[in-house]
Amino acid sequence: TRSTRPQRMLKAVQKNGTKGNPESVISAIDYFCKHSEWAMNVGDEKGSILDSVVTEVNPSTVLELGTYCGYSTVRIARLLSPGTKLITLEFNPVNAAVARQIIAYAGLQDKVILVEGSSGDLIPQMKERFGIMTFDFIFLDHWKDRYLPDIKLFEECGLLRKGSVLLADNVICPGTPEYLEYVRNSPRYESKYYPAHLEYTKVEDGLEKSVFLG
Ligand SMILES: Cc1cc(-c2n[nH]c(CCNC(=O)c3cc(-c4ccc(F)cc4)cc(O)c3O)n2)ccn1
Ligand SMILES: [Mg+2]
Repeated sequence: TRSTRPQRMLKAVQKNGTKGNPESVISAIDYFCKHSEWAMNVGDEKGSILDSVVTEVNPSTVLELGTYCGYSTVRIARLLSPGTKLITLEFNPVNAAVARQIIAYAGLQDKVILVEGSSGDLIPQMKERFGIMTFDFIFLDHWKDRYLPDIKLFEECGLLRKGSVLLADNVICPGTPEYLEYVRNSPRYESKYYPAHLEYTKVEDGLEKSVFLG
């Protein structure tokens, strides 16, 4: 059967990237998306904002919702301190298989735990399966209608601590209005909006950073 877009992206990474070099993998994916086929990676503009927040937080425990092809996984993992691992959840097994190969090509496989499944099922398993107490940093980049139920799930499961940072992609496009309303009006979060654009386009989008106040 015809290849998928993520599989074609992987081929582009293997052709244009340098094995073991995360920066070259990031550049190869951005080039593919700008010159061959658009794909829903966080992209270079929002990716730079992601980089700055990860660097500022310097997290010891990290969760990413929505691996897709592993672009943001590579962006985050390349910035983590030695010995720190990130857990990333992907719903689609075909995409997860591509992401594993892209993450490995970047040489970051030892810093990443990729789990296939849905956030609603997996979030309540974090403590028992991965020995997590709380997350220092969470990147929300999965199904947009799951952002709100999942932040409530984080609270209910005791996975947030005073100072936990949640960074959400696509809060304008495709949009997460209920999530935005919640974090911006809840006294338990301090939120800040970072304006940008939908990856590889001129369409307005942005990231919302929310700090849990306990
Ligand atoms: C429930 C659950 C789900 C997951 C899960 N795994 N993988 C994902 C990917 C989700 N991402 C997106 O849908 C997405 C879409 C666009 C977009 C598309 C089309 C347009 F026209 C404009 C914008 C842009 C983006 O930046 C996105 O991130 N979710 C993992 C675990 N549990
Ligand atoms: Mg996104």
